Amino acid sequence: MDVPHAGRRGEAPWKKMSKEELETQYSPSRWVVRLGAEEALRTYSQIGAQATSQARATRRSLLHVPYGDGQGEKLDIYLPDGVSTALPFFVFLHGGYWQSGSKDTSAFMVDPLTAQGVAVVIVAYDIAPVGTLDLMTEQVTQSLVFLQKQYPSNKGIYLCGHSAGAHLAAMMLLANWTKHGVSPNLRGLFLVSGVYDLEPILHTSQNDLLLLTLEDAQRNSPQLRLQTTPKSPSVPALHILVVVGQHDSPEFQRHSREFFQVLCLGGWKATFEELPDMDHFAIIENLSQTHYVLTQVGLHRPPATWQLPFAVNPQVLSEPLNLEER
Ligand SMILES: N[C@@H](CC(=O)c1ccccc1NC=O)C(=O)O
Repeated sequence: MDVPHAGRRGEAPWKKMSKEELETQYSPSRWVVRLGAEEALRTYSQIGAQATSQARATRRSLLHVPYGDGQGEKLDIYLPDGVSTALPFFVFLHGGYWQSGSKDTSAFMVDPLTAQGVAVVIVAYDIAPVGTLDLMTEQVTQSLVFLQKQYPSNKGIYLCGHSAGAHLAAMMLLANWTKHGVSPNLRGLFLVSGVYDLEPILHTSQNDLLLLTLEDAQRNSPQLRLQTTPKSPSVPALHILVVVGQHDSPEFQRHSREFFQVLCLGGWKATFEELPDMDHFAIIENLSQTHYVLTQVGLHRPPATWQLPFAVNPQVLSEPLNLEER
């Protein structure tokens, strides 16, 4: 694929890494400082499972709602008190390198967000080896179309993805909504510790199950696609928040920083923040807490007054863009 250059050229740092170093960089649990790697993963699953059973026991919910014909095409809706459906919808895509994770252990944010009058939707998609990345992207597209059709008076759809889920969320910037006959009322994208260029993944054990070819990786890389098909942002009201943890690996931090830069160059309204003290898992676990910067983003306010608590960090914008030469 011939790629025009955006910003400064340079070889991507991962290309100089040994196989071992690359494996470490792309193993988020190894960068957790508060716990050992295995315990960090175990704690993450436990907190997710606990938050989900609490949400199902205490909130009005619609579980396993089909958004398509496929077996895995289901979503869970958790509603705040009251009868109105003219609500903001916070839609969550779980992570797990497109091969693990489930909607049934990912309802971290239901309690604090429904208390603020926000509906929460947790979307399932067919993880590998059942699903390919192309299928997962199509499924997420379909889930948003379904929600828009089901709740046409919604006060905004705020799509949040974690890690591999942030990748799928970012792919929505390239979706062809006209093909689906409806454009979801997308107002916010929360991209948390995501992967936006899939080529390095080809050289890690994560690809053992995904079996991505270079072509698959390029077609499914939102960073590359947004660089190569520059078009003006199709959703003017959309604000994109790119966040990464202080204790995410340097490679994960690079993905977020560079993707943010590509978004800015493409004219999208975007904000970047590195969250202090957060690692790849705490950054989502804390969504179960009321007093956490990402939980306090204020979706319950009317969209006209909806504000991100963050300011654009000018330092990130002035850092040289080190997009690789292909
Ligand atoms: N095997 C991975 C697990 C992992 O990356 C992960 C686990 C749960 C939720 C998100 C994850 N990362 C990316 O999707 C690790 O070493 O941390």
